[in-house]
Amino acid sequence: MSKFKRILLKLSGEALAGEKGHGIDNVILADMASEIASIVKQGVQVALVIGGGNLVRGISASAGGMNRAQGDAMGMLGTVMNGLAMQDALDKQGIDSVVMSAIRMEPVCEFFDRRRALKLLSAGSVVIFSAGTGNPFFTTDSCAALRAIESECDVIMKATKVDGIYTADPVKDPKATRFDDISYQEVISRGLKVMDTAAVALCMEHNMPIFVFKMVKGNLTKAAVEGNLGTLVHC
Ligand SMILES: Nc1ncnc2c1ncn2[C@@H]1O[C@H](COP(=O)(O)OP(=O)(O)O)[C@@H](O)[C@H]1O
Ligand SMILES: O=c1ccn([C@@H]2O[C@H](COP(=O)(O)OP(=O)(O)O)[C@@H](O)[C@H]2O)c(=O)[nH]1
Repeated sequence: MSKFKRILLKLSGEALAGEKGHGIDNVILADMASEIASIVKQGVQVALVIGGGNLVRGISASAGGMNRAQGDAMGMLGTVMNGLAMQDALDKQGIDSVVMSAIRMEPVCEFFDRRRALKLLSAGSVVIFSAGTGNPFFTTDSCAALRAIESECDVIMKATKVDGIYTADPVKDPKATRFDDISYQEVISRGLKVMDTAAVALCMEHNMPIFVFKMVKGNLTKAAVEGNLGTLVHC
């Protein structure tokens, strides 16, 4: 019996790129889809938000001289491409999934519909929420917070490159120490950068717990089924 009934899994776009650092690595994609399939088969309902950092980041595009909102629109479209790639990989695992986009683009995928998403999740389909919030100047972490609350998930699982939240960025500060759990308020007041402040604030307001853990083989099952991995952010 899994600890959670319904989770929102947030995967970073960069994680899909693997060693190449850009684009989509098909082996990694298949591995992730197989892990998702495994937790679905254990009865966990899965909502999925995938970032787009492997394709376009609005902030990087604007650093290169592009209008930020224009770059963000491209970033959001990148998340749809990642969502479609994941849907294909889930098809190969025999797992039913639906891609919803916050920006209309039928027939490529469905337009976001909260009530339909709830029905699909209850029926055991994976629902992939793409195109972020549909607005520039937001991130897919904010999309994850928003969709987790709307689709009545028990928890957000943020799978990332580090194995939890530290006192400072562990990639830059080797002396940083890891929290087993931490309050939303402390993440915000200490300015810990593992998830953006808007997303943490929204989760705080709606009491949506967040697990931050490292995306390596086996960890998703540990996080989603056993619920004891990485750092837990709660009230
Ligand atoms: N206090 C911190 N604890 C953990 N990670 C941190 C912290 N501050 C910054 N980071 C960095 O945040 C990154 C994860 O955030 P983000 O770039 O949003 O990830 P993703 O691209 O996986 O969504 C980690 O790879 C880590 O290097
Ligand atoms: O609601 C949103 C979500 C995403 N984005 C754009 O999409 C890009 C990819 O998302 P993100 O950086 O969150 O991806 P990740 O870091 O998780 O791969 C961002 O840089 C933004 O340009 C946006 O404009 N609005």
